[in-house]
Amino acid sequence: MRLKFTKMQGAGNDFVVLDATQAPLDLQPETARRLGDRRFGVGADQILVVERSRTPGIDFRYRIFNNTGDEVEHCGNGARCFVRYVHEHGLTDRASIKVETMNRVLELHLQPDGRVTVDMGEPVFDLLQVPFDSTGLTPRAEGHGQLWPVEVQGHAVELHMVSMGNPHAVQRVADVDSAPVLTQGPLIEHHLRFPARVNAGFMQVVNRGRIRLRVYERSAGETLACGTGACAAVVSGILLGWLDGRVDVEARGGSLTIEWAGPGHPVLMTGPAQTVFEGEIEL
Ligand SMILES: N[C@H](CCC[C@H](N)C(=O)O)C(=O)O
Repeated sequence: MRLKFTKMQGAGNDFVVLDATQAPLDLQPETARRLGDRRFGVGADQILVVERSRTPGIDFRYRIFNNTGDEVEHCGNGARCFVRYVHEHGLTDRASIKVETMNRVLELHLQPDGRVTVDMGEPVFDLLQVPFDSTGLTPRAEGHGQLWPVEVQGHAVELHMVSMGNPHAVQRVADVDSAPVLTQGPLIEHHLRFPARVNAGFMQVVNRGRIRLRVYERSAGETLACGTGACAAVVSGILLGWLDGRVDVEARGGSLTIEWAGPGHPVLMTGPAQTVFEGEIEL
């Protein structure tokens, strides 16, 4: 079977985008893995499927698969690429569109300068899927947030738990370049506290308006940028009293701007989205 695809990237987080607006596409995990494979396929962190929405008032449906084949709830960098995709492929002429994911509705806005702003919805804080009381560990309050001590590699790592639709565990580090992202990241991702696993964020606070961030993503491993991870890190930093309401996030693959006015408000993300090439693959 020959499959047309578009290769895209947002701050270095890369995607294979498939158009399922003309005919349904039942993407199987094995096909998602093949498309995401950097040697035997196209290569991408995630695979995005574009569908028309059947919900009145919603323009599109947006399905997200990690390159390991698991379908997930949200992808921030992918959302920016999504709106560029539907414009470049003539699927809409509206600068602002509504898109539904597995568990959220997003509003995406293509700016005149080509950058994309996404209303990512509100953060959710009920992420603790396993009660901590089983080990007697209790959270430490800081600002308006709670830091949860999780034992990793024999010592307690303080995590702030945030869901942007997908789960994030964020910790503050002194220097992201020397942070144990590749060793500690998978241990946090698979920690028994997180039966659905989790994206592990490592945040260095440069000042109240700027952070550096690395994310060891659930399934995909460390990516060059993570949009929902940037949102989760900024929300955590604001709640814990370390950041102001508008933060530039420096990821290894590029920079995002995240704004949040506090509980009850959505998180707004602005950043780049580019098409790299169009292609066809024989599956
Ligand atoms: N690995 C994530 C999905 C992709 C998120 C990331 N690429 C983004 O830009 O938000 C998860 O399993 O929840």
